[in-house]
Amino acid sequence: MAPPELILTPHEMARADTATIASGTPGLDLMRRAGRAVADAARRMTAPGGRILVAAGPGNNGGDGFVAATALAADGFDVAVVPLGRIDRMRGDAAEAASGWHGEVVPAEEARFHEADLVIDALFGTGLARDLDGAARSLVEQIDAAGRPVLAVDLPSGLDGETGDVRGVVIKAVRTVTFAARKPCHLLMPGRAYCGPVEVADIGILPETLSAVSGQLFVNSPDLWRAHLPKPDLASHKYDRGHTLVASGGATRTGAARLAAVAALRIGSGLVTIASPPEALGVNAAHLTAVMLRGCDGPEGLYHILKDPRFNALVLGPALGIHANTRAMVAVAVQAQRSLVLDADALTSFEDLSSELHQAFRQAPTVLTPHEGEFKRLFSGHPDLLDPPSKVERTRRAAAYTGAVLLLKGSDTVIAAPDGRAAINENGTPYLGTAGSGDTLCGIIAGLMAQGLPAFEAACAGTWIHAEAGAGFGPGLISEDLAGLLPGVLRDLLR
Ligand SMILES: NC(=O)C1=CN([C@@H]2O[C@H](COP(=O)(O)OP(=O)(O)OC[C@H]3O[C@@H](n4cnc5c(N)ncnc54)[C@H](OP(=O)(O)O)[C@@H]3O)[C@@H](O)[C@H]2O)[C@@H](O)CC1
Ligand SMILES: [K+]
Repeated sequence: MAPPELILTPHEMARADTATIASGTPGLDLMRRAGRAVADAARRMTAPGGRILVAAGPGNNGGDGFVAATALAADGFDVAVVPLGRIDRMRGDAAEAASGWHGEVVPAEEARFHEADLVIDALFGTGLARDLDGAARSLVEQIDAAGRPVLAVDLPSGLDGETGDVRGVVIKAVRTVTFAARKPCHLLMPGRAYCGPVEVADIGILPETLSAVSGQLFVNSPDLWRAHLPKPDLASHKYDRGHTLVASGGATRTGAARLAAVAALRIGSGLVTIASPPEALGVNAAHLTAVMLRGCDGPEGLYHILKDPRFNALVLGPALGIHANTRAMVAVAVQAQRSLVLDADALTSFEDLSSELHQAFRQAPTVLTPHEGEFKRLFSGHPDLLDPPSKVERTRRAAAYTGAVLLLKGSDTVIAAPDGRAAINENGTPYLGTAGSGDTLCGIIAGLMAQGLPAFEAACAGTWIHAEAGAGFGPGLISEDLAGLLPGVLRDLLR
């Protein structure tokens, strides 16, 4: 099994770079490997002899550009370098790389990017320190306006490597070659939309060096959690696979709980029961077959049901209503110390999460699944959780603060554990933005926790499996389809 893919921040990457140089690999060697990897990609993107313009910035990203230019010219391409600033002011390895270039140099104001077959963007990489303005901004705008294919070196210039935000302006690339590991901007929105496919080139930084500097941020893929997936054997029976309880809303709001319940069953929870308000029992009964049903009158009813220790995972929130009753049910659930997924109305019912809840979250595995709006409301009293520009950092801080696993939804869903581990999901599909999709996700996560997955792994696996199911279906997807798509995804995972 492959190790989980690490994502390194620009700061961590710089530390890996420094450690590699300190252990004997000259920085110029790293730059040469980086530049050659860019040249390899450019070669695949351009017909022999084609015109390639390399926009080279003042730092090491520019240095990579000069190495690539030199390699491509040697291969017979018609290459020119368009420098930002004076080449004779470049320093260190970048100056060394630039000194190897003896070909055409075109000032930015004379560069005819629209005539290029390929533009290599080597303006700024992980060292971008502030918003682009002046000559740098003009050059980025000039390249973008030309509309020619752009190959980005490390990341599209103008992106903040850590947050994925645009620093003033940004170049839209059709492909990006990055080095040693992907950076957060390659996965977080809006950055991801500017990168095109991202290739990770090995430039000789050892995996143990990357691990040593890693802040425990991962790509959410099966490599991160596959080992935790339950595989039923001949001796196992349904009572070994947990019992998920899903609280239903009132008579006209029962569908969300059923979506969650069926998903929990499909993902493998041995048994699933819907806890229904008395007035909704009839509606629920009319729609349920394999999922069981229990009457549950508010917090007291829930308290009584949870006296049975076999209910080991619980979903609270979908269509439960935004009121004191929901808050009281959450209080009962956390007291009962079962694996818990809180979503939608269970989150919206709280203006702010009280510290008692946090203490309780620390006692049992808990997953909170807000979208950005719910997240802002939930932590409105805590600017320190809302301020960080990085979605990863916000999610991590909220997880550390609440003691729960936080799953901050979006096309770039981030999952963070209180211990600092975090993952960015990348297999999402816009088709998942459909009514009831979040309810299904809650059911999948709770169903995985019912089978013994730890909260972080359940949240990561649930997010990925949910997205994979949606992506496999494509246009026309409605939430009722999702549970039926889970067996196919599971089959592939368990093969
Ligand atoms: N890490 C690795 O393992 C390896 C990394 N490699 C490569 O190095 C890259 C990182 O290099 P880097 O640190 O020199 O930063 P880079 O992105 O070139 O920019 C810094 C320059 O831009 C300037 N500048 C900044 N913001 C600006 C603005 N808004 N507007 C205008 N200017 C601005 C800044 O000026 P200053 O802030 O100092 O005034 C400085 O001159 C990395 O992305 C990868 O391509 C490879 O060679 C192989 C190994
Ligand atoms: K770049």
